Amino acid sequence: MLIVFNPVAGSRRRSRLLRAMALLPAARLAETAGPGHAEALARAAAQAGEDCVVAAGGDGTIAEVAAGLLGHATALGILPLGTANVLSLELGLPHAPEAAARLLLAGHAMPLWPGIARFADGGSRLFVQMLGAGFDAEVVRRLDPRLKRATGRAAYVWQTLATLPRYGFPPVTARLDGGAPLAAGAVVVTKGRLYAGPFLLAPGATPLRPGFQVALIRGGAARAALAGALLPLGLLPRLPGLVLRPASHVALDGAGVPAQADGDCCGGLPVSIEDAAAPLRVILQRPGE
Ligand SMILES: Nc1ncnc2c1ncn2[C@@H]1O[C@H](COP(=O)(O)OP(=O)(O)OP(=O)(O)O)[C@@H](O)[C@H]1O
Repeated sequence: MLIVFNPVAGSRRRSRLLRAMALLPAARLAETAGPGHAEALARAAAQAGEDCVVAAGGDGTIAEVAAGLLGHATALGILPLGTANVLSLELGLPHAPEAAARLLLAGHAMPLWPGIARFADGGSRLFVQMLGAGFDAEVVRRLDPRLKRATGRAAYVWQTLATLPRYGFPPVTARLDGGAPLAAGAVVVTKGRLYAGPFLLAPGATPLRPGFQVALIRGGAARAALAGALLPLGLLPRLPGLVLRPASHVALDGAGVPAQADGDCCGGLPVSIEDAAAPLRVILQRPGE
């Protein structure tokens, strides 16, 4: 077992890492030195035949490790040490480091279907939970990482309020499975039910099956502000102007519209999104536990 630890994820959670590692004496530790390093570490471990690579960080670290494991039999383990930890909440993984470590030893591997986003410059990006285009990506783009580390999720609230009057809400066009273009002010393509933490967005979605739920959100700043108010109440699916549609392939276009994947900036539109060719194996609780 290799643990890939992102030392800048969350609020620098080294003490939580050490609590987990105390129960994993056979595990090796590698620290990331910068963006993209987790993917390289995971790929090298998979090519060397490692049975499990544990992403110790947040959703961005998990996505990088998952990208490195794609096409290999090596299982993905998760030690949630990030800020939002949306995928671990989605999968019902324990938050306490000791419980997470016990799960890594005793859990079982299930298929996890990540999404792949392909951009116009030829680049691609794997995501495990969601890709957002529009306002939420602008919030992520403007977010000061030091503020995020210091205040956690509160930084997103502050940055959302600061971005609302400044973002022009350029239109986004979405084509789902080659259908007619649908217009929106913002779009979230999600693998899972949850968004921005433990908050409901797309009931019925699951990253354990192929396909996406696509949230098309009409309107501008007033609608985005209302979305922000409904989010912590778990009422986002009832936002007026929000439509949820299932899709296997999503094409998004829009001049000057930024995109974010799993909470990290990933360029801008146009982008084409589909499932990875094959699932990963992610370690989960055994049913009934
Ligand atoms: N040593 C490093 N220095 C700076 N950035 C790093 C380093 N190692 C990894 N990163 C980057 O840090 C980014 C943020 O990590 P991650 O998403 O895991 O934490 P988080 O943002 O706190 O958690 P969450 O996404 O759950 O809110 C990753 O996208 C990764 O590319």
